[in-house]
Order: sequence, then C-alpha cells, then structure tokens
Amino acid sequence: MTNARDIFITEVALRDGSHAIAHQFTVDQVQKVAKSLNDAGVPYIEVAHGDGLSGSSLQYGLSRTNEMELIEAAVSVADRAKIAVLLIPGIGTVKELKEAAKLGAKMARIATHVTEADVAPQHIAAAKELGMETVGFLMMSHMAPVDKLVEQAKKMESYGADTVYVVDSAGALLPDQVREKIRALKQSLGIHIGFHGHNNLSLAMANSLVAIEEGATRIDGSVRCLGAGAGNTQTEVLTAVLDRMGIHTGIDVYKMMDVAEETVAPILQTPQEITRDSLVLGYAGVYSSFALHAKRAAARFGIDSRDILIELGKRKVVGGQEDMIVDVAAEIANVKSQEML
Ligand SMILES: CC[C@H](O)CC(=O)C(=O)O
Ligand SMILES: [Mn+2]
Repeated sequence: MTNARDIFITEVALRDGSHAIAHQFTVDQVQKVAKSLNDAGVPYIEVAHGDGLSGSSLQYGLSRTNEMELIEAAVSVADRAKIAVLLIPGIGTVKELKEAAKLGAKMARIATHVTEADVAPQHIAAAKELGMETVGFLMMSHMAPVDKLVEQAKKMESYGADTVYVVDSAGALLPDQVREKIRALKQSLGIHIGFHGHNNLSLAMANSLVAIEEGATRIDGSVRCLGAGAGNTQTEVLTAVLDRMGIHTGIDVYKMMDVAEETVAPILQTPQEITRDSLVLGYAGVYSSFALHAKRAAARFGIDSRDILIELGKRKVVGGQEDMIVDVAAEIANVKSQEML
C-alpha cells in the first residue's frame, strides 16, 4: 500500500446534512466538524446550504447562518482538507461562486438534473478561472437511461469538469444499475468518475462499493449519515470498510469514528435512520431533500406523507419543484375530503 489515496472521499454532512437539520447549522458546529474531519484526513469537505450556494429561501428553507460565514469558518480550520461548495445554476450564480472562492473554497460542484447538463458550462468555466477543481454533479441519475447519462456526462467533460458524478439523489438506484452506469461512464470518459449515494433503500454502501469496483475514484459520504433522507453512505463506515479492503483513503479510521461519535452525534436531535418516509423516497424515486417538506405538508393537510411522496414520484418531479409538494398535498387532501362526503 502506498501513501497516495486510491479513493478520494468528499464529506457532505455540512451541505447535504443541512437538509436533515432544516438548514440550522451554526458557525461553531461547522467549525468543530470541519476541524475534526480535516484532522482525520478527509480530503474534501463540502459546506453550503443543502440546495447549494444561495439556496436559503422560503422555497428551499431559510438558513440560520449565512453560508458564506460557514464556508469561512470551515476554511479557517482546514489546513489539509479542501473546502468544496455545491452550486445549482439558477439557484446560485457566478457571483456567489466568486465569493466562496475568495473565502478559500477550492472545489466547485456544479449540480444539474441528469438531463440538463447544458446549464452548467458557464459555472464550470467560471470555477476553472477561479482556480477551483470542478465537478459535474448529475442529480437524479436514476431517471436517465445509460446512453442519456453518458451523453450528459460527456457534456460536463467538454465544459471542463475534472470529475463527473453519478448522483443517486433519491437513493433509488440498485447495485446493478450503478454498475452499468459507472461502467459506461468509465468506458466513455477520460475524467474522474464519482458516486454520491443516499441510503433510503439501505444500499448506499453496496452501491458505493460497486461504483469503486467499476472504476469510480471519487465517493461521497456523510458522517453519521447526516444527509437528506436516510443520509448518504456513512463516511466512518466507508472508511473502515475500504481500509479492510486494502483501499487507501488517507483517512484515519479511529479519528473518523471519533468525529462521528463525539462531534456529529451531539448535533443530531434524533439519529439518522431509515424511517418509513426515507424508505418511500427510495422506493418512489423522489429527491431525498423533499422529505422534510413532505412531512410538513402532510401535517398541514392531515394526510399521510407517503401518499405525497408516491404521487411526486409518479409525476417525476425534479429538484427545484419543491412548490409541487404543497400542490400535491392539497390535491390529495381534497380528493380524500370528497370521498368522505
Ligand atoms: C437539492 C440539491 C441536492 O441535495 C444535491 C444532492 O446532494 C443530491 O441530489 O443528492
Ligand atoms: Mn445528496
């Protein structure tokens, strides 16, 4: 085994986990988590609102703390790790990207729906000009057949992305589907391939390992599963499993366990687990970040949140269409009240 990393893990709890705690991170929390991740040897730590730069809004959920303050706090303690930011074109703009870069963010992950890579070139180019490492992040990858995914990934490559990710936003992909997607990308592209899983069907670890088997070298994880829905591939577990497999991540297994137990667990009001809502996200193929919104809409209209999520899955709703959650809930409540007459 050499000292070089075989697999580069990006820790996403301080961005994807923002969904799970309704965007309530404080500077103190981010600083403590980022420092302990940095000290454990995690190479990339993503920090932003759950919906990426500029996501704080009534539609997506208001942040307790300005994300630029959070990024600055993370940068101030990361002397080894690079701080990454996520940007969904249209929610975030080049202006916020420049601000984040000025504060010291070194990686930009430009996220689009899996069929919409075309909206990314401007932001990828801007990130490159700012000297940032760039990632094309193809969300809701379960919604595209392999040839479509390859077409879109090639676009990301042509725009200058250093890496392209298969993003299982809904936690809906099965291992064989991950296998064929990553295999096809590996055969067709000359850049790094990454995988971002959600654990709604309890497959995030299996899917991450399959992705690695097929040649992915960039894998996302969230410590203590602090991510949307049931969370992501659990970073401390992934680190231990890869170590057992002789795959070098550069992360200290004991220190990573300590981050989970001592720094992140106390932040969670309830442990991240596969609840019936997160299970339905994976089962119906719905965005993991929709879970909290659906729960609130269900309470407001006195209906079962699973009915909302199943209907959203049928309608193939994509990220950015959060307003549909309340529409669907109102429709279901209306139908139910008609039935009771
Ligand atoms: C809404 C952005 C989303 O949370 C990005 C992501 O992590 C995913 O699609 O899984
Ligand atoms: Mn995610």
